[in-house]
Amino acid sequence: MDNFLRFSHVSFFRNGNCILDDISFSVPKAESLVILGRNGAGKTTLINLLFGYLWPTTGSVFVLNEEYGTTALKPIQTKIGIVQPAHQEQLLQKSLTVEEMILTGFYATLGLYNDPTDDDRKKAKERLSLLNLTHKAKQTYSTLSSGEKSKVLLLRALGNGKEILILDEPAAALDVTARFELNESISKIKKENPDLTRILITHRLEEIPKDFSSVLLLKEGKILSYGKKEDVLTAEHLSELYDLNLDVAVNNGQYSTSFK
Ligand SMILES: Nc1ncnc2c1ncn2[C@@H]1O[C@H](COP(=O)(O)OP(=O)(O)OP(=O)(O)O)[C@@H](O)[C@H]1O
Repeated sequence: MDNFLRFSHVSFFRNGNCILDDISFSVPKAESLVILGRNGAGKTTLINLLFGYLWPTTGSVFVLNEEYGTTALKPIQTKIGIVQPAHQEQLLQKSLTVEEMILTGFYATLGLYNDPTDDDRKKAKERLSLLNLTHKAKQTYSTLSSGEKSKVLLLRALGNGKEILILDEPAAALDVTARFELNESISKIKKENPDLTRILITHRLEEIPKDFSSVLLLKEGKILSYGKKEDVLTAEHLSELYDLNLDVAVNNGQYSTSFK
């Protein structure tokens, strides 16, 4: 059994309500997975379990070949990066420069409390060059456009040697151009880090980058479907997921939905 990232019969209850119900799935190393589900389906809860922020009521969670509950959490958590613009926008220290924001990813902190080494500063600059943001290094993060911010959050999430990257609605506030650019950036980062395992949570089918190959549909705390993108993203499955009569189109590897 592949324990790189595995949920085994995980259920999670809160206040007597079943929020996740007997969830079992396994994501191999270097896979790129999309999680789709309506508001309240349990996506955030699932991610919190993956991070070890929440504990399953029953079942087991394996991350990086370790089972939560039998090993120290911190060494695993430091290998997982997350982009969560809606949440991070409130938490991060916005007076930091772009370069400093990247450095907070190296130290896994919200603000910059360490005195960065010259080596770390050099690495942060290299990171920025990956997405052509070198010229923004000294600009204050809060003055960036939303599209630029999302790219900086992406680079920040990569930290220093992350193995799993979680993208939680990374493009929610972006216009079409910025969304396209962010998708390109997400793919570029994967090309530079082929072993990186990516998990994308999105509400828009149109936002799924072409190089994501598997999809998990979550409905009311249960897995509705999980497997290869082309097998899961069917009109039948998506109509059931959203309780609507939907059509699915695929154009050059890009998926979209419309009402029947
Ligand atoms: N601490 C809690 N106490 C009670 N109910 C909770 C708690 N946390 C989450 N829930 C409930 O669990 C369900 C799943 O919530 P969750 O945030 O995981 O959904 P989601 O799929 O991420 O939704 P969204 O797409 O809106 O972010 C919701 O009905 C929510 O109200």
